[in-house]
Amino acid sequence: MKILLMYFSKTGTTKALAELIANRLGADIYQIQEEQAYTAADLDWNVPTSRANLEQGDEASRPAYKGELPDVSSYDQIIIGHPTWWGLPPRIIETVIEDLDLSGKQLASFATSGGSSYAQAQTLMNQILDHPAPGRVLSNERDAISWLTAINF
Ligand SMILES: Cc1cc2nc3c(=O)[nH]c(=O)nc-3n(C[C@H](O)[C@H](O)[C@H](O)COP(=O)(O)O)c2cc1C
Repeated sequence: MKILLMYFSKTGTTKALAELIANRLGADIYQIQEEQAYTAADLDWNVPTSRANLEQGDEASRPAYKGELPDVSSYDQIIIGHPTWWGLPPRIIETVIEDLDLSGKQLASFATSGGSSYAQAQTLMNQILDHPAPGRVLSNERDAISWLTAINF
């Protein structure tokens, strides 16, 4: 099975976990990056009009990614990792998913968070993925690997 782990991370937490998971599973790894870099002010959730807050509040928001997405055609399994922003994946995850052909792939998603569960993110992922994929908030490598193994990754 060939696995691709794609992730988005702004303060390094998701990135660190993604690297541990990819290393353990022997997965290829790809970092999604935004075309227009987020500043610290853009990410300030205390400011109602910060860029991240406006994007998360707008379900039509689709921030552009930088560069080319990987060719997913040769992968059997794809894992998507992201932070939790207002309970949801950052909107750029929706941009990316809409631009990929994930049909026929076994999918899973995970988030890091400051305490929120995956419930709200799961509802959104169920809407935007063309077939169901389990998701979970993960906080360490051990939990990550035991969950991914249990769901056949
Ligand atoms: C704009 C913004 C909104 C956030 N909203 C939530 C939230 O709703 N629930 C939560 O538990 N954490 C929230 N967080 C915290 C992040 O999910 C958490 O710090 C995450 O691990 C960051 O991942 P990263 O370092 O890979 O970017 C938010 C962070 C930002 C920047």
